Amino acid sequence: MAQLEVGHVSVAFDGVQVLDDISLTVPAGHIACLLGPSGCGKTTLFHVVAGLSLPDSGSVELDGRDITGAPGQLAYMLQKDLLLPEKTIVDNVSLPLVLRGVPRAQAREQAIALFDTFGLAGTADRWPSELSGGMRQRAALLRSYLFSQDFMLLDEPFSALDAFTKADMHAWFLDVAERFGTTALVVTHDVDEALELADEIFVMRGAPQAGRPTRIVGTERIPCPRAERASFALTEEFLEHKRQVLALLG
Ligand SMILES: Nc1ncnc2c1ncn2[C@@H]1O[C@H](COP(=O)(O)OP(=O)(O)OP(=O)(O)O)[C@@H](O)[C@H]1O
Repeated sequence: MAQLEVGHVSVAFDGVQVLDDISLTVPAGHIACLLGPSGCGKTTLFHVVAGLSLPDSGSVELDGRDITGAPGQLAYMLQKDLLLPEKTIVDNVSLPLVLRGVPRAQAREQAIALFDTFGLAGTADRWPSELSGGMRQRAALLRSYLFSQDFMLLDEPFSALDAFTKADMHAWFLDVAERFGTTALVVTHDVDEALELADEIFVMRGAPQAGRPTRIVGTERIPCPRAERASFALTEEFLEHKRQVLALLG
């Protein structure tokens, strides 16, 4: 488990202020969602948190350790699953361990031990093209998980999936995160998805190209226990949170 702290992050591109003084904390073991409209700067913040780019000011800390601009400190998964088509599922998934110097056979064994939990039983020797979108997403999530069990940063991980698969994946992801005590920050522009997954939702608002830099305008805390999330969307409480979030989004 690891706590993430983003402190006073600002980013401008070519004189356009995109992010203005963004601060947020994801407590250890929580799932947080970063919610905002298209073009507001979610990917820009994702890159800063992942250490792939440096902010103009501000910092990123993992468990109190400054990781600003330092890639490879936490697991991240991009919107597209990006499995390598010429590698089998087990070789794709065990890649982070191999890159870290674990012998290939041992890396495969470690990965395969988690295949059942990640809903991938029987797929080890299949090719990515032979799997459904949901399965590929699970494989990509397992690969991220093997990179770092403590903290996962996910950019719209379920956006390419149909509604049924998405609902299944939400339930499954909550279960896996609970079992492993994973802390996660999930980027999404889908309000319902944020409400179904998050312990807290950070709502971003802004239109940088129109001269309005993006800020975090509010945090919505969702106290619904994970075990009750599957039916949460049918409750009055869900609608009340949704109203609050939509009001924040404007
Ligand atoms: N490298 C760059 N150079 C110049 N401008 C950039 C760069 N990267 C992003 N921007 C601008 O920053 C703003 C935020 O972009 P970003 O991709 O972070 O938004 P987003 O919220 O992730 O959007 P979407 O949900 O559509 O992916 C946009 O106005 C974009 O044009």
